Amino acid sequence: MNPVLQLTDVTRTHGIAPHEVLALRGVSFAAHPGELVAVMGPSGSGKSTLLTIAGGLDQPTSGEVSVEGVDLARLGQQGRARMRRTSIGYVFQGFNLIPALTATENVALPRELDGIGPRQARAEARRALAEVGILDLADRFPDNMSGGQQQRVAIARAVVGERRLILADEPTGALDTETGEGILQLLRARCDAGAAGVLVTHEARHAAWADRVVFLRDGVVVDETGADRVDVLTEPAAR
Ligand SMILES: Nc1ncnc2c1ncn2[C@@H]1O[C@H](COP(=O)(O)OP(=O)(O)OP(=O)(O)O)[C@@H](O)[C@H]1O
Repeated sequence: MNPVLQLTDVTRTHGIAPHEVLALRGVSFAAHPGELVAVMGPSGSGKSTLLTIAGGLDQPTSGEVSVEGVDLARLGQQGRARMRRTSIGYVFQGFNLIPALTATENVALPRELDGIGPRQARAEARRALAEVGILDLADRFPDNMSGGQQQRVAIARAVVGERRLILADEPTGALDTETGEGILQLLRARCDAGAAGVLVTHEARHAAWADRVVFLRDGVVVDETGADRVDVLTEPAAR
C-alpha cells in the first residue's frame, strides 16, 4: 500500500552560519493509510519541525516530502496551500480557532476557502462535528466552550472533507486526562477509518494509541518500534 505521507532523507537547518541549528538530519519516515504513528523525543529533538514540514507549513533544506504521492516541493506555494486544505488536517496544541466564528463556521471555513459552496460546507462541518460528538454545540462560539470542547472543534476542522493525513502536535496539551484520552480515541478512530495520522507526544500512554512509535533525538530517528515497547522508548538514557 502506498504511504499517505513519505519523508525521504529530510534535513532542516534553522538560522544562518555560524549560528545555524540542524533541527532534522536525514529523516526518512512514512505513514500509511489506517496507521497512526507517534513521534516522541526530548525537547528540541525536532518533533515540531518534522510535523510542520510534513504538513507543508515549512519546507526542508534538503530531501523530499510527498503527500498522497505528490512531491510538495513541486507544487509551489499555492499548490501546497491547496493540498493543506484538501488532504491535510493539522491539530495544533493551542486549538487555533477563530473566536468570532461559531463551531460550525470554524469547521466549514477550510472547505469554503477551497471553493465549496456555503451550504455544502456547513453540511460537511455539521457531519464532522457529529463525528466528534459535539453537534449540539454547533452554534456556539469558542469562548463559550471548555478546552476539551474547543479541541473537538479543532479535530472536526482537521478531518472535515475526508482528509487523508491528520497531523497532531501535542493535541491533548492542557486537557485533563479523561478529555485527552477522548481526543486520542477520535484520532485513532479516524485512522481506523483509513486516514494516516502522525501524533507528536511526550507521553508514553498517549503513544500507546499508535501503531508505531518513531523516536527522535538531535534531529535523527534513533529508534522505531511498535507501541508495545513504548515504555522502553520513554527512557532512552537508561538503555
Ligand atoms: N525558527 C527557528 N529558528 C531557529 N532555531 C529553531 C527554530 N525552530 C526550531 N529551532 C531549533 O530546532 C531544534 C528542533 O526544534 P523543534 O521545535 O522541532 O523541537 P521539538 O522536539 O518539537 O521540541 P519541543 O518538544 O520542546 O516542542 C531546536 O534546537 C530548536 O531550538
